[in-house]
Amino acid sequence: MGNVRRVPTSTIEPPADAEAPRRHPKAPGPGERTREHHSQCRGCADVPGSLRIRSWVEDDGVSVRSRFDVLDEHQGGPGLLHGGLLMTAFDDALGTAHTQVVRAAVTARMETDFRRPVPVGTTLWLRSRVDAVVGRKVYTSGVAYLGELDGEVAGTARALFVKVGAEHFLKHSRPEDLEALGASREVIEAARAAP
Ligand SMILES: CCCCCCCC/C=C\CCCCCCCC(=O)SCCNC(=O)CCNC(=O)[C@H](O)C(C)(C)COP(=O)(O)OP(=O)(O)OC[C@H]1O[C@@H](n2cnc3c(N)ncnc32)[C@H](O)[C@@H]1OP(=O)(O)O
Repeated sequence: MGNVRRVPTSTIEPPADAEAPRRHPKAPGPGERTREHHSQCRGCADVPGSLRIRSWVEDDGVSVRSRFDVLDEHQGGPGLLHGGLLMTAFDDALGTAHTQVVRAAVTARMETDFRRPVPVGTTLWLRSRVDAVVGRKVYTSGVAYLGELDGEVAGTARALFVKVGAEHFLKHSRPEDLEALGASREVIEAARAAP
């Protein structure tokens, strides 16, 4: 391990004096289904390989509840959910909660506690919320329950998302995916030429 450089990590504890988050005026309202991140998202879009997570807005307009049906294709250990896919579920659900408050943000850091094994055939219910927004930083947390909302806790997670603009995707996404979203070659090339 001698040649592995240690990368410093920083805290994702939200500051105690941060203001309570407010629902973005264009976000769906209480009880409504949330929008998928985009049409090819493997967390929430209805495409092959997706976890097909579905989310609804809670009464406070900011938190979301999400449903994830654990299938054979999600196994890690025999008949049990793969831990990385529980993290994917949290990333998607927490990343849906943040869309209630801010336009676009990407996961910078996530921590997950795995409390109980999750058998294939289980429906996992997740509750996710934005705890605070400070500048570009969006602090989120969530809980995954076995079988029913507020049932036995399968895992918990916290994540820091960082707000980004369209240029994040114009710079980093594949050009063909951006063109499918309506961006022109010129706009993509200009974003990539910018410092
Ligand atoms: C035609 C246009 C089309 C547009 C279409 C749009 C469609 C949009 C649809 C949907 C979008 C959402 C999809 C969600 C899907 C589920 C979530 C995912 O899977 S996201 C993918 C995984 N995540 C990444 O790929 C991020 C990779 N990382 C980065 O790109 C950068 O590192 C980034 C943006 C996170 C930060 O980089 P910086 O250069 O912009 O900013 P810096 O200054 O480094 O950080 C800002 C603040 O955050 C803290 N920070 C950053 N990383 C941190 C970390 N790991 N831990 C703690 N703090 C961190 C820093 O310390 C700084 O804090 P201080 O302002 O100084 O207080």
